[in-house]
Amino acid sequence: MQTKTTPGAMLKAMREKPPLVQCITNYVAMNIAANVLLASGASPAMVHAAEEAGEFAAIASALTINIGTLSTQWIDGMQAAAKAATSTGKPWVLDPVAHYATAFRRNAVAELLALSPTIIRGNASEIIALAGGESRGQGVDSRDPVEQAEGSARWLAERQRAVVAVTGAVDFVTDGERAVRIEGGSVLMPQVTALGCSLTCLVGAFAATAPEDIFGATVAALSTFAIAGEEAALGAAGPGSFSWRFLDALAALDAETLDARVRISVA
Ligand SMILES: Nc1ncnc2c1ncn2[C@@H]1O[C@H](COP(=O)(O)OP(=O)(O)OP(=O)(O)O)[C@@H](O)[C@H]1O
Ligand SMILES: Cc1ncsc1CCO
Ligand SMILES: [Mg+2]
Repeated sequence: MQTKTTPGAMLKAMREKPPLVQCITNYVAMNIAANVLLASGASPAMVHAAEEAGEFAAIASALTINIGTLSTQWIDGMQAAAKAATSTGKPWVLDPVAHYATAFRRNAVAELLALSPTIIRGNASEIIALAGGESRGQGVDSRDPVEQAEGSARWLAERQRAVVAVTGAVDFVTDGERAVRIEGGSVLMPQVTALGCSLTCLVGAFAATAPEDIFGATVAALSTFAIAGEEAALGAAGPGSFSWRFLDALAALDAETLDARVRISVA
């Protein structure tokens, strides 16, 4: 059996056997997230209707749930899918977009957390608020540094028995015991909408590839974004050209380059 111990090895393994990833994401993110998965080497399917979301989760290799553009019907689909993923042993990822903004979102996220996500991925403001802290987030945008969210992430990971990923200038990943920081990316990334949502879907793709190493899979997905983001920023004139260069950089990124350039440190 091939060992999938580095981000590059996991990227290679994903491309050799592209996983089917069910993405329940928001209207803003659907197109870019699907393109991010295709460019990286996974198969996305945006399936959210309550009538089919659970049935689909049973055939997908991983599920991702993002509450960005929420409605009651979507919540029904999310819960059905999360239950089906758990009962069929598939990893699932929660992206609690702006959950602190309204009671509707807070309640939806509390119910989803009770269904035991395998991984939680959010920006610093979202993770601070999930741990009960005072976050300065404005709508979907983070206003807090990642360093400020590290304690919250560790607490949340222990309480939920999940891997928690906090993204921003330097990303942070923990399972409650281990923790790492990942450098890279670009200041242009938060200027392009839904790249965080797309990353959540890619975390699902890596988790499908390495379900035996959820921590490593999460680190690999974030590392892929970090290096492709750096590469895309080199020739970008602004967020517009960064956006298409980023898809090209994801598609062009190979395992060796990823492993040679990634900067991961123990936290
Ligand atoms: N200042 C920055 N410098 C480098 N990379 C960044 C910076 N801010 C964000 N990133 C990168 O952008 C990607 C998306 O993370 P971000 O924290 O912006 O998600 P988000 O706030 O959930 O985004 P969205 O809600 O728009 O989808 C990650 O790969 C992260 O590392
Ligand atoms: C802008 C926006 N609004 C709801 S979801 C979303 C995508 C980034 O989170
Ligand atoms: Mg987000």
